[in-house]
Amino acid sequence: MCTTSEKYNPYDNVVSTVKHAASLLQYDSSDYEAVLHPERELKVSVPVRMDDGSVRVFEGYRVQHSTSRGPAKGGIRYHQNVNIDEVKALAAWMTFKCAVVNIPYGGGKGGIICDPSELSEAEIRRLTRRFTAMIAPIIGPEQDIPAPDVGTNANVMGWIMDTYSMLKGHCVPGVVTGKPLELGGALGRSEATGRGVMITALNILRALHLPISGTTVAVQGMGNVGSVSAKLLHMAGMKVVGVSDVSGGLYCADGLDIPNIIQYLSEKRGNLLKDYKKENVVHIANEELLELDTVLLVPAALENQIHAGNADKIQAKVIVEGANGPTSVEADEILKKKGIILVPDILANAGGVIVSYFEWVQNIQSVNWSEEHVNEQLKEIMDQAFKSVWDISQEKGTTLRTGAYLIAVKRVIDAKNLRGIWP
Ligand SMILES: NC(=O)C1=CN([C@@H]2O[C@H](COP(=O)(O)OP(=O)(O)OC[C@H]3O[C@@H](n4cnc5c(N)ncnc54)[C@H](O)[C@@H]3O)[C@@H](O)[C@H]2O)C=CC1
Ligand SMILES: O=C(O)CCC(=O)C(=O)O
Repeated sequence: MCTTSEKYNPYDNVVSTVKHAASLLQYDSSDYEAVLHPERELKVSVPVRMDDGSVRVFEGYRVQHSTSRGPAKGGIRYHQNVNIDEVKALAAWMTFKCAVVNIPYGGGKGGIICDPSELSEAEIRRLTRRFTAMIAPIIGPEQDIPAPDVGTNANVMGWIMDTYSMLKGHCVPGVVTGKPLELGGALGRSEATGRGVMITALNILRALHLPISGTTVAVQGMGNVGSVSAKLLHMAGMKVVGVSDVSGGLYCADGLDIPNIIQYLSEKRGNLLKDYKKENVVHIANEELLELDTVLLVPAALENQIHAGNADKIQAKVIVEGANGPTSVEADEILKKKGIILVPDILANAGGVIVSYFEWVQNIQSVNWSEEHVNEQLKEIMDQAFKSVWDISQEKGTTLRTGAYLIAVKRVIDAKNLRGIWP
């Protein structure tokens, strides 16, 4: 992760953004103080029998930031840099994401400190099952519903569903979303976050009267969110000139062959862009990718990638945040001064949780939606949320991030206060 200072704390980012919106909304601090603190934080030590017979203990977390508007909802991350402040921030971003797109959830997030690329599939399966058993007392279809995030996928969600169901003694598909289709996963969920990024990119380009066809794009991160974003932006007629993953970036001025790159990455677990070879494709460093002279930049990797140390070098005219928290508060200010338009994470990457909501609705009602229906409903919610954020930002003269938080913070604070503090 790029950091400019030892002190970067993503949860401080959330607190300062929420306080700013709450003060613009003229709430008193007593109205919003509770929203600045996660409702519940669970830390677990997860013992796992490794393939060589040894036992390793992994640290894991599940944080429920808010359940004022509904059950907690949010992904589970497997990454070596997971820490409690990151999970708290990710959980809080979920609260405001669900609020800005107006789906009936609060926010939660989980994580395990581990490097999944160093674990075998069997070790990941044992880690997941034990972790699930340890967080089982606080999750459930009506309490807290996990989903995929960095380093986890549909298979991991399937193991969570199975472990939880075994503990309950019956099948509970609604405990987790992003499952394999065979286990009650929703058609369209695996592409939903990237599809939402594409819908948002088209919306912002149209709002700014910028063309779509041939528009240059750079995408940071080629995992679930980045690769689907790159694919759908490419299919929409844009020219994706740069992509990157943890190993480095690729650049081609005439546009990269995105389907070929995705095919290469999916051929074998562990394939990385640094080993990709094709005529006219140059290898670049991750920092260079972010600084490419493109119309659109989609950071879709991790937090704090655009920070006070590099924000001034960003040349893109528009940023659509596919990742959670890729831009620091300091960087936001610098980008604003440079006139760069940024569509914030809580709006731009909400496609995933929206289709997770559809998955949960299908699971608890035992019905199946077609992919076409899922995609239509997703577009309707994304378009409506974009319009609300665009309109309020225009009306109040704020950035789109502040506009999104004006809507989301009001919904969360009002729900919390309507429920009241008991006793
Ligand atoms: N999976 C989902 O449905 C959702 C994910 N997100 C967010 O999107 C971001 C990406 O998540 P996923 O795609 O699911 O994760 P993933 O694990 O599928 O992919 C992560 C990608 O980022 C790359 N990466 C890591 N460090 C990098 C660096 N320093 N520079 C360039 N690339 C780097 C990895 O190589 C990989 O290609 C995260 O911030 C996540 O919280 C947000 C909404 C939903
Ligand atoms: O699908 C979900 O429930 C949450 C996905 C997620 O973790 C996110 O939006 O950051």
